[in-house]
Amino acid sequence: MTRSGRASALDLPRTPTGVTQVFHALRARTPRRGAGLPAEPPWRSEFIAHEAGVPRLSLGEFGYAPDELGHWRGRADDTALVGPWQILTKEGLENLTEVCENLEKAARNSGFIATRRLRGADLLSPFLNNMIRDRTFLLTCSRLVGVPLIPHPLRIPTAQINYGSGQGRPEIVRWHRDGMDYVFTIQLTGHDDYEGGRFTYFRGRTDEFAGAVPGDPRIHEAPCGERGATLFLHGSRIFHAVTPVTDGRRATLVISLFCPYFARQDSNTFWHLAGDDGIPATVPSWLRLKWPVRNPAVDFSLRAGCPVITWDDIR
Ligand SMILES: O=C(O)CCC(=O)C(=O)O
Ligand SMILES: [Fe+2]
Repeated sequence: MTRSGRASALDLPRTPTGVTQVFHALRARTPRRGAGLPAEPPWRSEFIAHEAGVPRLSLGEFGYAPDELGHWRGRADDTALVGPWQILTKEGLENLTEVCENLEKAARNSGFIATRRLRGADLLSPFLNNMIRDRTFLLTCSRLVGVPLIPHPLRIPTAQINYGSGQGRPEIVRWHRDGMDYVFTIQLTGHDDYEGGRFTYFRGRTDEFAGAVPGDPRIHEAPCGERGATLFLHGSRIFHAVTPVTDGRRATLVISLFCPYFARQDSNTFWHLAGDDGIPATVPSWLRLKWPVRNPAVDFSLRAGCPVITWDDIR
């Protein structure tokens, strides 16, 4: 209090020093801000292209029965695959490509799913952060899939960039299904830039994949050869892979969104995540996902740091 008795800014607590400061330092994790990353162009909502007539396959067409789908008050979570379509304008794609090229030096080698990738790319990049939290972007994705979608509250797997190049040992994306349910892959390069690197998926249930044979008619290539081609997959229910890049460079941005209304059906497991990110980083993410909510749309938008998207918004 000042002598006049009024509260003053000086009454605010001070940053701790001495032993308490050391204690804080021990608890803090290394910030994932890549030092020396070049400045970025700004994100703009006008970079989102208007979509029309985008092809769609349902989970029924992959062999899933209606009672296996998520339901919310008469609405079914039944979209398996959407696209490919161009989610960004030409200018938007040019800016996104520049941003993702600059982030390549922050990528790490990983033997888990993709050979070389950057996880948590939106935690490094203001452009990506603003893009995936843009209301127009989220509404576009939500309407195409038919459920309200926001960035995943787990945060670290939300925006990931995969880099593949054909020098030496070919870099690959193994056959896998994602821990995530709603996954959008944007091609930052095209078939003109590399050999191989074909996005391939199994048009069947995940429990049928073990029975797939070479030349199986259920193995399909998604026509994602154009730069900017965007593909939605219900990633946890569809096996997919990328054939080895044998020449040139390939890069993709993989965005994992989340439906607040189907949070209980979220397919991630603690140990799948901890395998990628370690236990200390996984615990807070896990709490953001599992801590009970009263209003799913509002509470999860706070946890994911994004605008609220409801069923009414996607009518
Ligand atoms: O790079 C791609 O095209 C797809 C990668 C993928 O499926 C993944 O990262 O989960
Ligand atoms: Fe995947």
